[in-house]
Amino acid sequence: MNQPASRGVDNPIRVGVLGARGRMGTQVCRAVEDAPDTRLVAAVDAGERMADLTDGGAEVVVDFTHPDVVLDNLRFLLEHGIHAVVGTTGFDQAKLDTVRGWLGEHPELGVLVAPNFALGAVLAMRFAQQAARFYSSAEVIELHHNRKADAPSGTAAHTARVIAQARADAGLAPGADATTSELAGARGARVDDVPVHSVRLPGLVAHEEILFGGEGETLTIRHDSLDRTSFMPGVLVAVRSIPGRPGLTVGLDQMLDL
Ligand SMILES: NC(=O)C1=CN([C@@H]2O[C@H](COP(=O)(O)OP(=O)(O)OC[C@H]3O[C@@H](n4cnc5c(N)ncnc54)[C@H](OP(=O)(O)O)[C@@H]3O)[C@@H](O)[C@H]2O)C=CC1
Ligand SMILES: O=C(O)C1=N[C@H](C(=O)O)C[C@H](O)C1
Repeated sequence: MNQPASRGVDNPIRVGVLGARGRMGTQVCRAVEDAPDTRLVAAVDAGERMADLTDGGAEVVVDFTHPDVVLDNLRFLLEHGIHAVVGTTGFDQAKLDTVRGWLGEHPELGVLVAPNFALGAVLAMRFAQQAARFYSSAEVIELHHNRKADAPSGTAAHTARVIAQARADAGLAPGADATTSELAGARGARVDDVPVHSVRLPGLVAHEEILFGGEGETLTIRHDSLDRTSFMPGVLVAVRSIPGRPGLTVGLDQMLDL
């Protein structure tokens, strides 16, 4: 019986990158080129030939583009039999359901949508999920560079949803506060009833604080990405894992032994 060829230096995974000239895409191209078991076969940015991905024989494509274009990119990849690792933000439940629907027509393919590839950010979300059932009051503050297109960050939105779900599973109602008068936005945006506050400043990269409050105490979980290299080990884990994970995976935590 034919065994699938094992992947490694002699048989590297052929990887394409979408958003290849962007802040993340340039780092991903470098990481893929530097890893012994992956080979960069196409690097495509806005307005460039998507056909380079198929011409280069990409098996896995990594997408760090823009929330407005990522679904079109994904449809192209699935129609061309390519697995996808997606870091681009903007995925709500409706978009995830759309991807699930497309995958129904391509059951052999895998798509990972990960709000954050940094190990510490993944752990922070997991810790927040664990803490949520003990505290009815929680708020998220995310801080990013001022070139970021979206607010709140995908990570903060995902964190808020995870907290709300864990709280609901534990039968905890969201904590109330006494605010009756408010300048619009002063209490942040609500994601599933969790206030989320966004800071944008030059000099920052990607940072998140999750604050819980209880009787006479607070708990703060903080993660800082100080450099975009922090995302690369997670991206490579995903590139290596996704060909063996058909269907939709949400969150890098699903691929780690946490
Ligand atoms: N999951 C994670 O761990 C992380 C996720 N992100 C997310 O990744 C995304 C990109 O971030 P970042 O790299 O900082 O953004 P950048 O703006 O630096 O890069 C995006 C790149 O994608 C290009 N692009 C736009 N449309 C297309 C398209 N249709 N096909 C191919 N390329 C396209 C852009 O070109 P042009 O500028 O000409 O439009 C740009 O070069 C964001 O959603 C961000 O939130 C970022 C960091 C980590
Ligand atoms: O745009 C960024 O920079 C980042 N985007 C992701 C997000 O919105 O959560 C991940 C990380 O925070 C960096």
